[in-house]
Amino acid sequence: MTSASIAFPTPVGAPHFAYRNGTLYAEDVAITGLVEQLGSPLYVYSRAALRAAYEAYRSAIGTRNVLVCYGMKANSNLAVLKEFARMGSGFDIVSAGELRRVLAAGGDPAKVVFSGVGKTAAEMRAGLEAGVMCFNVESLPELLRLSEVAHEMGQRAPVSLRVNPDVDPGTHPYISTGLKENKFGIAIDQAVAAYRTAAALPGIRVVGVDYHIGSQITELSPFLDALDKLLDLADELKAANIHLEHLDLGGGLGIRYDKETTVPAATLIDALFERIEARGYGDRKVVFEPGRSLAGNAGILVTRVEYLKTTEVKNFAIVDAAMNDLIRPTLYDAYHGVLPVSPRDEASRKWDVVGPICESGDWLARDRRIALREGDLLALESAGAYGMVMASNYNTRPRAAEVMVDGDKAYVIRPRETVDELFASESVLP
Ligand SMILES: Cc1ncc(COP(=O)(O)O)c(C=O)c1O
Ligand SMILES: N[C@@H](CCCC[NH3+])C(=O)O
Repeated sequence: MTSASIAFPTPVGAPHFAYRNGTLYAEDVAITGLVEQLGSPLYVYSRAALRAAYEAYRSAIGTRNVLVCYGMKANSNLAVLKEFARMGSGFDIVSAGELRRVLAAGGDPAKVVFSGVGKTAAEMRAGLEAGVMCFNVESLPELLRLSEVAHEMGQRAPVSLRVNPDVDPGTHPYISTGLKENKFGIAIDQAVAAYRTAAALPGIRVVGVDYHIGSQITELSPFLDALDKLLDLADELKAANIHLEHLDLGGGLGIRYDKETTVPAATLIDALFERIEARGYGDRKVVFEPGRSLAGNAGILVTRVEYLKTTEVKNFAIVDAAMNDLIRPTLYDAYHGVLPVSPRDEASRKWDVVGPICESGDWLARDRRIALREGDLLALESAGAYGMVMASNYNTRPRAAEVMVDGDKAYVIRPRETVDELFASESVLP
């Protein structure tokens, strides 16, 4: 089936995903064997890849006073969280549900920042009870409500105001968050006034400042432009006698999906610290909230070709994964590499890889040249972040299983949902 003449591509997640003896492996486990046991579609993560991504941050940080708070919305499987908690990571959360997950995975609430534009009073109470490090507050009404909630509990909530620096991150509009027209943060030119309000509230203790300008950012300049604005604000706050213990510079670092060049974590961190130190804030703790750059290239989505269908204008490879399993392609026009799990030494042609869902938007990849037969397995690359977490049950499709590979072992970290489970909480009216 395979021969020496096949040029095996280098997976984006290499060396943790690689071809051996003509077939794709995650670490030391053959993907074919995993699918035999667990079926498809199947999310496969590499524990070593998660560790390597975190280590890239850790070695770049060195002895600097930095807390990495994993942006867990990227991949919140408990096993993934536990891995980050074990390595000392904190967590950036956006809901009480995510807080529950951090606690269940053994994460330290004192290393949690609570982000999000719409925290409810119940979520605020949950955060205060758990003792989170900081609430990143995104509006004045939220600030007032948090003060009330904390005051009622006899506490002062530790707060950073999330400011909106109006910087274009040069990414997809749906994942830009630091532009004036985005719903996030307090406009930076209103921030000093907001801080004065915060400092006077009985249930608030100002501890820091925060921004997050967007996701999948592949250039350095937006990060530096945002930092310059933040440091100008810090100067103004200093003049107003408002002390910042920490600067939270958000997440957003992009990863390679295709051929894009990305900014290494070390380059970003060195460049940011050069400015922070030059402006006299080298003694402040810095918080980062990376999500995608920690998990994105640590996972793949494996799917089986059910049917090959050729038409006058297109060739469709109809697979058993769909937009409900991986929504990024159709939602953001995002590119995910497609690897044949066991490449064939046969004539290739261009295929659109599509799912079984009743929407023309149900596509995973377009115009990919592959030699394919029905029954073949494909791997969608870079699916470790914003993959399974965004999965739905559309078309009453149970969500895929997730497996974590560690060397030559594989652990099912979430079994495939059953259709029975999908009915469990629904009632039929008499
Ligand atoms: C507040 C906040 N922090 C961190 C992240 C993680 O971002 P990324 O996965 O791009 O690193 C996000 C998502 O974009 C976010 O909204
Ligand atoms: N879900 C987005 C990223 C969202 C970032 C959240 N602030 C993606 O897949 O690219």
